Amino acid sequence: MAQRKPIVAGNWKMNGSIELVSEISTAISKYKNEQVDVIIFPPAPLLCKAAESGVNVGTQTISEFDSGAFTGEIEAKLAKQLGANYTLVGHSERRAIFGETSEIVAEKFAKAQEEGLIPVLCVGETEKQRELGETEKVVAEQINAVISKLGIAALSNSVLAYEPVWAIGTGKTATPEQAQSVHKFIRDMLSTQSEPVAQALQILYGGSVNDKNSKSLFTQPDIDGGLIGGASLKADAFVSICNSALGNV
Ligand SMILES: O=C(CO)COP(=O)(O)O
Repeated sequence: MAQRKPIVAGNWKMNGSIELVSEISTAISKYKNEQVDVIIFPPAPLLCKAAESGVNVGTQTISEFDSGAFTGEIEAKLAKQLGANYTLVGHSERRAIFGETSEIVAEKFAKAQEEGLIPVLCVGETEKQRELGETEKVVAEQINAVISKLGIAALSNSVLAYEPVWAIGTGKTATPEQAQSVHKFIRDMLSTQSEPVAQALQILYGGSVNDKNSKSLFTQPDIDGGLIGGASLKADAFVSICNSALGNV
């Protein structure tokens, strides 16, 4: 099996403060040369501050457009200049609250890569879709929107995050077996198009990951780390999650 470096990423959503940037950046500075990539996705107004404090940063979304009359939007090129290395695209909150379709998400994915940002493509089913047995169909559609626009090779310079919507912010984590089954489905699906791309792709799990359940999730063969919401706002819990990706806990 391919060796994939684990990633632990903190999506702060619309939370955090200048003080939290200092606290978290100090807490995670020790991972610089470790076998885990730790990334913070702070709200856009804190991007500069976080980049200056030396952490690996990304934006939570970017515009699919170049600069222009798009009030409130985040330009990929500018985010890159300010120190971002990554951007989330297609987070379920963006899809559900801000009406981002899979086609728009694919455009954002393309724009990110064009400007040198690594897109972290978020996919996942709602509770209703899971009940209807549509999990794999939904996840495949969300991923295929990117592949049909850009080709399978585009995924070789990206990260995927499987985040079941019903597990986000609910405390209802997918079991390691449930998560592994979807991650394996994704990898198998991609390997029919390119085995090297499928084997190299880091697939993160997100949805109520905390310092108690992270280890059992991260030790699954197709789970390459996590995208953490609430627990990434607490330095102790986040450090402990990073350690579990290293196998230190
Ligand atoms: O949406 C998430 C990360 O992008 C997950 O959020 P929680 O960890 O708070 O469930």
